[in-house]
Amino acid sequence: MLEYNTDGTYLRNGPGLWDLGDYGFRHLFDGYATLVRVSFRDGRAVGAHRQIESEAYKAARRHGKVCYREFSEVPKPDSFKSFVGQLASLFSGNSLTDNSNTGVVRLGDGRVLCLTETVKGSIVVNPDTLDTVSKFEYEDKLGGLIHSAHPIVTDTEFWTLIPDLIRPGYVVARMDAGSNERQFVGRMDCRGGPAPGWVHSFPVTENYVVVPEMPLRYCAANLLRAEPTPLYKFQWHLESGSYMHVMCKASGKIVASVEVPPFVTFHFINAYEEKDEEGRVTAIIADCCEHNADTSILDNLRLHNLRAFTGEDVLTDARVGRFRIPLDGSPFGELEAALDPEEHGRGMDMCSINPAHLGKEYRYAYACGARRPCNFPNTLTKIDLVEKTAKNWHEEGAVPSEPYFVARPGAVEEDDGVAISMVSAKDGSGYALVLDAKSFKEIARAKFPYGLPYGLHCCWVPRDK
Ligand SMILES: CC1=C(/C=C/C(C)=C\C=C\C(C)=C\C=C\C=C(C)\C=C\C=O)C(C)(C)CCC1
Ligand SMILES: [Fe+2]
Repeated sequence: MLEYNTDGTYLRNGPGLWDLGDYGFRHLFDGYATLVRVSFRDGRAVGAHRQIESEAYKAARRHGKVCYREFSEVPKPDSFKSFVGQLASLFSGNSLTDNSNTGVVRLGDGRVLCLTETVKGSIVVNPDTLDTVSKFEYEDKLGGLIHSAHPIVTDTEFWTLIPDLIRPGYVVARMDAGSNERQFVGRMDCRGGPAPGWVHSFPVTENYVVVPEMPLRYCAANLLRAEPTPLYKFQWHLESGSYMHVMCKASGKIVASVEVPPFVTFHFINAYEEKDEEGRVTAIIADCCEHNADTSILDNLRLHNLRAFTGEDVLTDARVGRFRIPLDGSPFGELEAALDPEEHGRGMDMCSINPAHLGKEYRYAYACGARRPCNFPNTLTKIDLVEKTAKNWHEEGAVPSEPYFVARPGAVEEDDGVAISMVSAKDGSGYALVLDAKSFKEIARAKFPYGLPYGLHCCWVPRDK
C-alpha cells in the first residue's frame, strides 16, 4: 500500500512492439510505441497499456510491413518506381516515421504529448484512456524534420531544439503553455563537421539554453539508405570536434561556445548556473549520462544483443559526465565524471530529477545503473552529487526502466518523494515498483497480470489536474 498519498497517473512511453508477423526488427529504438499507465489512487494501483496509433503503426498493421523509415528499419522498395517514390518522399520528410515511441510529456495546459525525434511524431494522447487523440500540429513556420525528443516542459512553457541539416546548426525555439506555435529564439551555427551533432536531449538553466554539439552527427545520406549503417542515421566525426554552446533565453544571443572533450550522450540530467560570491554567473554546469565517447552503446542496444545475454559483461561503461562551461570567453570547457562511476556500477542512463530543481543547482539524480556482468542497465541508482555516492536497487535477473521521481505533495526537501519504475522480472513477469526517494528502499510493488515490454521515458499526471 502507498502511504504517500501521491495520487496520480504514471505514464511510460517506449518502443514495445518489435515484430510484424514473422519479421523481427533489429533495434530497440525501432519498436512501435506502447504507452503504459499506472494510476495510483488511495493506495491502490491500476495498470493499462495501449499502442499509439501513429500513421506508421497503422500502415504497418494494414500492410504487414514497415512503411515508414524507423531508427534502423526502413521500407523495402518492391520496385524501382517505389524506390524513386521513397526517395522523393524522403526529401519532403514524408517517409520518415511518426512512431512516437520515445518520450511522454504533460504540457503546461494539461495536454499529454508522446514524442519521437521527428517533428511529425508529436502525438496527443488521452492519459486516462490511452487513446491516440490527434497529431500535435505546430502552428508556426519554423518547420524542421527532426527535433529533440526531450523538450524542456514546465507549467508555463516548452523549449526545443531543431537541428538544421541543410545549413548545419540548431534553431532554439520556445512555446507558451496552451499554444501550438513555436517561437524562434535564436540560432546556433555548428562549429565542426558536415552536420549537426545528434540532439536527443539538451539542458537548460533558469536563464540559458545549452546546445550540445557532439561528434556523433546526423548523416542525411544515412537517412536515405536502404540498409542501416553501424551508426544508423549518424556518423562519427571525431575530427570535427565537440562543443557546448550557451544561448541566453531572453535575447537569443550566444554567450559562450567552447570546445570540450569528445562525448556521447543521449540524456542530459540537468544544468545550472555556477555563481561567484557576488552572485555573478561564472559558468554553466551541465550533467549528462555520458558513454565515454564510445558509440558502441548503439550496438549494445540491438535486439539481438539484448536478447542474447551470454553472461559476459558487455555493457559499455557510462558515467555522470559533468561539463563546466565558463562564461568568461575561455575557448575550452571541461568534462569530468561527477562521481566515481563504480558507485553506480559504471552504468548510467535513463535519468530523472526532482522537477522543482530543473535548471537549478541540485543534489540528487535517479537513473538506471549496472551490476555486472550485464548487457543492459539492470539496477536503479540514486546519485548524491554532493557526497559523490550512490544508493542502488537491484533484483537478480530483473530489468528496471527509468526511475521517475515524484515529489510528495507539499515536499520541501529535494528527495522527499518516491521513484517509480516498471520492472521486468527474471521470470518474465512485471510490476510497478515504488521506492522511497530518500532511502531508495522499496515501499511497494504492484504486480501486473503479465509481463510488459521495456520502455523508455515517463511523466506524472497529478490526480487533481
Ligand atoms: C534518432 C532518430 C530517430 C529515432 C529515434 C528514436 C526512435 C529513439 C531514440 C531513443 C534513444 C536515443 C533512447 C536512448 C536510450 C538509452 C538507453 C536505454 C541506454 C542504455 C545503456 O546505458 C528517427 C525518428 C528515426 C529520425 C531520425 C533520427
Ligand atoms: Fe530519451
